[in-house]
Amino acid sequence: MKSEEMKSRSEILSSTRTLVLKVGSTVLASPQAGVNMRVLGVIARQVAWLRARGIRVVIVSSGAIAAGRMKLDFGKKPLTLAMKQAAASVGQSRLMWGYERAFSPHRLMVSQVLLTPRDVVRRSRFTNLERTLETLLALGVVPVVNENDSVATEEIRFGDNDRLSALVSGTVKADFLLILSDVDGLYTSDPSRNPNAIPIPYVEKVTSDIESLAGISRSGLGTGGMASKVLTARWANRWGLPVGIVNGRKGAPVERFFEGGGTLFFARKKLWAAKKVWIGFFSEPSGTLVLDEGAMKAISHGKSSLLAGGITRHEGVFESGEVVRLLSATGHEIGRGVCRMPSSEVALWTRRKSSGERSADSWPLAVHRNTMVLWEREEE
Ligand SMILES: Nc1ncnc2c1ncn2[C@@H]1O[C@H](COP(=O)(O)OP(=O)(O)O)[C@@H](O)[C@H]1O
Ligand SMILES: N[C@@H](CCC(=O)OP(=O)(O)O)C(=O)O
Repeated sequence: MKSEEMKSRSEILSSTRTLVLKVGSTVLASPQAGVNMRVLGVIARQVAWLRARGIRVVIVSSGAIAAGRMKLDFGKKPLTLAMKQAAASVGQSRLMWGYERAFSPHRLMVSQVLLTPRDVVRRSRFTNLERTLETLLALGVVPVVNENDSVATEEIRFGDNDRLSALVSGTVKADFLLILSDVDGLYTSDPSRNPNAIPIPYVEKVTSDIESLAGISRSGLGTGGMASKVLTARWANRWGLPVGIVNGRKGAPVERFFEGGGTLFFARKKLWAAKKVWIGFFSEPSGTLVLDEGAMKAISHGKSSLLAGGITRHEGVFESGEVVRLLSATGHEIGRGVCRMPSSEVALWTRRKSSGERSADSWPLAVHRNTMVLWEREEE
């Protein structure tokens, strides 16, 4: 590895205040006990190592379904949704039992946080989650987050914990996300199928070429495979969060990563504020605003907010304070933002605009600069 690539790892370690550690099912699964206590013991030691450096840690842990499947003797057969939910319910308590036992010798208190997508798409629920996690961290607790699989359905779920770990990182303003898997980072192709696959220690930018290296293949227990980890890294890098992947079953994985193991997906830009991350990546837009040329120029070149006079039309029904997509005249999404007025009022102003009537007063504010995310601009 080049020396500047190594330097970025030590800089990340010395500047990180909050780290999210994502632990995959493949890392924790044990055919006999449901949860591998040796591995959990190593994870507890690694968290204690980080905490001794003043780094706050949030864990996003998979493994509930795999542990429940083993405890209930379900074997490897495909499960119905209800059986998966039942397995998750049994496995989640097994998982937390394991975390309690492994962390208590280090005098570290753990807590359980189970989430569904409904807990994050609305701003009020997202800030509620932000407050809970912040309070737990301030109390010195190590929160252990998982998807609430026993109520999650195929339609309403995060899908995989790689995506969830990025969301949690955005919520707690983490400076680094480290993903523990059963493989030592990204390879030129799936190492479980190709013995000649070469490890890639450093990714400066996730391009489509990088994405194509990670096939859809995954281990028998994991959900998203390497593809969902690379996608997570691409997202997270866009808001300034660097991401690492390292094998969680070998040695002391966190220390090994900072000594040069696994893959680092570097992020050059400054970390966004949690609110911007939520607007850009986790909110569910309730409508769209189509902008004219002048408005596009004003918001993308300067520090201007969007005024109602720059909107040619809107779609959807929304209240004031909801997130909307900002589209160019050709329908290209240029960004997202919180609209300060309901759709009924937007309609009023766009009618005035199209009738050529110029407002005697200045046009009112539609989307404030501070609650707006612009893609091209942010990608620079
Ligand atoms: N290019 C690649 N580099 C590394 N691993 C890959 C690649 N393509 C596919 N994989 C697979 O991704 C798996 C890890 O993802 P997954 O099974 O979802 O684990 P986890 O439980 O850690 O989320 C590896 O075991 C490996 O077989
Ligand atoms: N929430 C699920 C895991 C989902 C998941 O993404 O698994 P993995 O790919 O192993 O991180 C569980 O606890 O079983």
